[in-house]
Amino acid sequence: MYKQFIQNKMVTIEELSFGYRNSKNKLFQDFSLSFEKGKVYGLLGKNGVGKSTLLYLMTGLLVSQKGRICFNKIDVTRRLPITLCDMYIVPEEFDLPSISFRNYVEYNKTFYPRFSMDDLHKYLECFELDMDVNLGALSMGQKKKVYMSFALATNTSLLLMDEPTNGLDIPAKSQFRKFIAMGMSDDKTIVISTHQVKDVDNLLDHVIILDQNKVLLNESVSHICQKLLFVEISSDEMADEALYVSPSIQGKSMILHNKDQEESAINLELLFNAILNNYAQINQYFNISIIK
Ligand SMILES: Nc1ncnc2c1ncn2[C@@H]1O[C@H](COP(=O)(O)OP(=O)(O)OP(=O)(O)O)[C@@H](O)[C@H]1O
Repeated sequence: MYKQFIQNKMVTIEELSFGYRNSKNKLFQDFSLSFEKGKVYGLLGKNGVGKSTLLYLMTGLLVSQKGRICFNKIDVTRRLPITLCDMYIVPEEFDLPSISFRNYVEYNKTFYPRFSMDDLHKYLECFELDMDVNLGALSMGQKKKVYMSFALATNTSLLLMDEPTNGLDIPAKSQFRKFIAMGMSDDKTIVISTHQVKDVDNLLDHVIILDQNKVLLNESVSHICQKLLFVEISSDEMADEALYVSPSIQGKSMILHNKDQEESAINLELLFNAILNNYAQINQYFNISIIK
């Protein structure tokens, strides 16, 4: 059982300490976390808590002052080809060369042994795009779609995405969910850092909420929904029992203890606000896995 637990860990972050050179405060201090195979993770947190920094540290593009990050048991800071060909990061903002997408794919696919042209066509189709585009002539949203399609088609075991739905049009938000579902498999791990929680809430298997150097929540969506019930109510009914209440267009959004194991969909925005504002009330249901 323990062996299985260790084997499932794709990325392990152990006692990490990191601060930017020009900042006197450490962003992470003795910080530990791990990511398992076969899961889509949502990485949430307020502006500036270090979500993007953590993604860069996980790729070895930033190097910690203390501690270690391993990908499949290899220290990521070694930047070994075996590691680099099996992970991909889609940053929030990026530049692409003004060349045809076909050429871009030809030049870059050789670095990724599991790259699939069939998958790339499938993902482009999902975003209603094709290969015959010049990267220099695309809008930012279109660039994001082709870049994400290439990233997923590399079939790396680890895919890190920073605010992937920022700048996408309304149809592309649901296309994005379909796109991730199509490209996900048991041997991949996808980490999505986002504030656009409505774009991803029925896509995630696991939620991590970061605060200053702390993991406030580190739980599977199924476990969250087993413990908590997310409801919309137009009256004051059940307000006394609620762990957290927030006004909504329908009346009130509430989180209740899921006493009767009812099925409900997660409301990430409500959960996020509840965790930040009412940590102890929610925490009582997740004592075991919350790391302070
Ligand atoms: N290159 C840098 N040099 C110095 N400080 C930086 C640098 N990049 C980020 N920071 C600082 O590190 C902190 C964390 O930044 P980061 O971008 O990782 O946060 P984030 O959680 O992704 O934020 P957001 O949600 O706003 O994107 C912020 O205070 C930011 O100002």
